[in-house]
Amino acid sequence: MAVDLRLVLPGTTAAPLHGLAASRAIEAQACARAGDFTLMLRAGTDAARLALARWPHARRVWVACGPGNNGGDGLVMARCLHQLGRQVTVTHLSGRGTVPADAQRALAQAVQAGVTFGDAPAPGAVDLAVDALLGLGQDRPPGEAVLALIDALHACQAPILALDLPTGLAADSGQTLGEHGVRASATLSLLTLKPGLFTADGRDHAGEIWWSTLGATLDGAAPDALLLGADEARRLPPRPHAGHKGAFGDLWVLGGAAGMQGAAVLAAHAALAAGAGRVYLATLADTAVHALPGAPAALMHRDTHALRQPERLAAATVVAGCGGGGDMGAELPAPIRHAARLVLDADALNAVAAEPALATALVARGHAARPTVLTPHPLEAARLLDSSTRAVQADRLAAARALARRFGAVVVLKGSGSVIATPEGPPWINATGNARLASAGTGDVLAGWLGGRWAALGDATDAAARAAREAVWRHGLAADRAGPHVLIADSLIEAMLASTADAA
Ligand SMILES: NC(=O)C1=CN([C@@H]2O[C@H](COP(=O)(O)OP(=O)(O)OC[C@H]3O[C@@H](n4cnc5c(N)ncnc54)[C@H](OP(=O)(O)O)[C@@H]3O)[C@@H](O)[C@H]2O)[C@@H](O)CC1
Ligand SMILES: Nc1ncnc2c1ncn2[C@@H]1O[C@H](COP(=O)(O)OP(=O)(O)O)[C@@H](O)[C@H]1O
Ligand SMILES: [K+]
Repeated sequence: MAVDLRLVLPGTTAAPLHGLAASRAIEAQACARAGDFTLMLRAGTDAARLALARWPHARRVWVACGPGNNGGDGLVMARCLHQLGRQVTVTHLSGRGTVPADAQRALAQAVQAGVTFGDAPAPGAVDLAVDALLGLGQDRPPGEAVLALIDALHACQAPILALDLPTGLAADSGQTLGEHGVRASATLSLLTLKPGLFTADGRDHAGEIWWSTLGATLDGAAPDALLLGADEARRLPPRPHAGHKGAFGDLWVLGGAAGMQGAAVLAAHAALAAGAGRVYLATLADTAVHALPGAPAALMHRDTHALRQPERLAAATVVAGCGGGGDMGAELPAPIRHAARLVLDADALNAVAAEPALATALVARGHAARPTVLTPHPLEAARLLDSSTRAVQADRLAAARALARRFGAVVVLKGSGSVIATPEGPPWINATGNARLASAGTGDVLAGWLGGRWAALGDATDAAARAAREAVWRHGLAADRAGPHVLIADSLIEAMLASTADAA
């Protein structure tokens, strides 16, 4: 069988993500097709292949195996590496119940092959440690014995390769199940790619993400989510040669209360860079736009009164909220009612959360099929859902979907592994981006860029979701390509613009 082992990130095309239930359904179908034990043999063999390719100089390997089939994968891997002359030690943990049949077979073969069984190694005694403790079967926080082995894995002072999932990480949500889980250098996801590897705590626990489909087809269950790939950016149409500024939309940024105009300027600048034809800045403060530091010369300033005119709004893209402060709510009724395209960020979202009349108007906008994109960070999402940041982070996919359905909107739930949800269909998880974006103003850039892309796309099919996916992906790409330190918001716009040169 051809080897089907790939590094997932950076991804060139979208990849399907399957949670626990879908992975189990695919597993059952693949097992029935391939026969007993075949998938475990492939899993362990691919894990050994990855170890040899990724850490070719690792001679001493410790494999920490749990009581279930995840441990079985580890036992097959251990036997393969042992037979290839590596010095392998296995610690095998027993569980409350009996060892499943496949794992028993893997255990018997490892014993027969002469693999060494023993305790966890001393720090510095191995070149590679393998987490085959728990995978899809974890249904509770790791118990004491598992926690002790997690500590031992971290104490090894060697790279850690996790099989299927880092122990302690929930497959569906990327939430850590207990006090702490394995922080792997790399994870080999088996059969399916799990959404939890890519969002919430997932990226910090998984490290580099590899995938083997074990030779199976994944047609047994629909994906729960999709991973954004680079092709998302290429799907946007090129600007027609004879295009003129009127063809790429008028965009209004509404925000920038006293002391916070910088946020509105960033959004407006990003909107221009993303391709909006004309960008107007309607600030809630009196300062003239051109007196604002960093304001591009092409920006036009208007009084917020201009944004109360239905006929003007009927053709406009409005990005509202950036630095809007507490007065934002008073400016929102007209854009919510009339704007052709509406992006609500930051203080606009806070206003909707605080004022039931605005929330009702936004729901009505959704019912009227007027497109909206909401770009909350987890706290803003929690306010909208009358929930807590913790609850939102515990299931980011569900939180984003709940908001999308409630408001009939596209929702970008920001943070590590930004989730892009629509009322129907599977949500997307972004694979680009990192904590270099965790600095003030980067969210304003995202909202502005998204609005600019959307304005230029106009009323094309699915334009809101397409613009959201491209903006989120490119925003993260710019951060992935940046140097090791933070990426300040002004440089982020330039970096996003520069990245369009190679992905147009
Ligand atoms: N079957 C196949 O075709 C394929 C399967 N594959 C592999 O199988 C993995 C799934 O295997 P699985 O279902 O046996 O679950 P697994 O993750 O090993 O854990 C279950 C064991 O752990 C225990 N346990 C659970 N939670 C615990 C906790 N918090 N703290 C302590 N103990 C805990 C639980 O015991 P309990 O104490 O609940 O009786 C049970 O014994 C999957 O991730 C992939 O690696 C691949 O090779 C592809 C083909
Ligand atoms: N650790 C991270 N990984 C990936 N993206 C991140 C991370 N931290 C922040 N970001 C991104 O940076 C942006 C921050 O936006 P936001 O929280 O609204 O900040 P601000 O309002 O100050 O601009 C979001 O797009 C978010 O997804
Ligand atoms: K594991």
